[in-house]
Amino acid sequence: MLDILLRRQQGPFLVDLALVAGSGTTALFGPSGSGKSSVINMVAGLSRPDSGHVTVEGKVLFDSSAKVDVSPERRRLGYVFQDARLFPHLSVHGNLTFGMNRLAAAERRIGFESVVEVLGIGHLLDRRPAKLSGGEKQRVAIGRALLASPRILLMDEPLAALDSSRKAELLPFIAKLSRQFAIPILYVSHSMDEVLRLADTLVLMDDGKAAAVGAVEELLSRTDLRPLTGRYEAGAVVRATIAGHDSTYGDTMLAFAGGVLQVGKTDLPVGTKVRVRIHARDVAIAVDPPSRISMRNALPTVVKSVTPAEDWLVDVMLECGGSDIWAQITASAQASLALRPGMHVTALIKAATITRGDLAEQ
Ligand SMILES: Nc1ncnc2c1ncn2[C@@H]1O[C@H](COP(=O)(O)OP(=O)(O)OP(=O)(O)O)[C@@H](O)[C@H]1O
Repeated sequence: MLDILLRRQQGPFLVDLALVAGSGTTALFGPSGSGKSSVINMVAGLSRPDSGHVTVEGKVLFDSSAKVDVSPERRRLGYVFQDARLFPHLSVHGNLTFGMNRLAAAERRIGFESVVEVLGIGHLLDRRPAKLSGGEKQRVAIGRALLASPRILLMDEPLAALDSSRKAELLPFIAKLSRQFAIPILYVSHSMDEVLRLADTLVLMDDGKAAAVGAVEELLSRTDLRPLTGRYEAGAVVRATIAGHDSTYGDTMLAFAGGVLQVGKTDLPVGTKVRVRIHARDVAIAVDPPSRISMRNALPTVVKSVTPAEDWLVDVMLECGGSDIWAQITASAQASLALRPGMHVTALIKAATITRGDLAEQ
């Protein structure tokens, strides 16, 4: 568990954050300058809060009232930055074991073999960093941090310097870490796609404060938080299970409380529990059930609320077997459909709009 209370005045900028998060990955998400790195630096002990406390898994690392301030090197934290910062003169093996060799044997909680296996870097052990791709370097940097058996892994935009295919390659590795090694992760990002895939707890940062803290599916599905989560990113997140893959066309079927959702092809095995994001901009509404349409998903729903959003948009919340589905329609569409709470309507979703990046394994 992570228990953080931080207050620090940095020139005109005030960081004032209270956060309690369970195990797993906690993501700090927010625009540039909202204070994400300031928080990470205070947890790491690289800058000192004016007041507050930092407790990780029961260990007090900082407490202004009790005058506790553990030095950064004694906090036993793993830190992964945007750039891998590997030691150029050491092989991958040398980099990986660097922190590990400095630990007393009794403090080594994480085994070399398991880290190498999870990160898929067994074939790179003899290479120097100069001969690694950006994604491989980051995997080694993560491995090095893990092998120092940290109390918590701090990851500050670890994918920001990588292109989108390397990001996609690395995401599944990071997604496994927290659970596999039972280490909490504090993850800074301004990519909602990463947050969706990785975070158990989401902290929406705004002007030095936590504007909202909660489960990803809860916060992303809240229309009032859209100024912070972003109009483009807005959408409901529902829990589902991979029910099957179409043997002829390859589409993946997801079973969720509201029925079956057909989505783009994925490689996830049947039975995998996922959360799936359905972008509000990809949901259309039909008052009369349509026939002969290309959209694969036509779900019976009931209108819960209709709320004018900014500009020319209207948010429509639909209830579908206990799950919420959020549709964003134009004001002119609302003018012609006259949707109101209680109406039975069909939610239409193209299978092709839900891809692997919208599914997070649970
Ligand atoms: N040591 C410092 N002294 C004074 N002001 C600082 C210091 N460090 C950061 N700031 C200010 O605090 C604010 C928050 O910066 P911070 O780097 O934490 O934001 P961020 O959300 O991580 O941004 P980005 O996504 O761009 O990295 C900024 O206005 C920054 O100028």
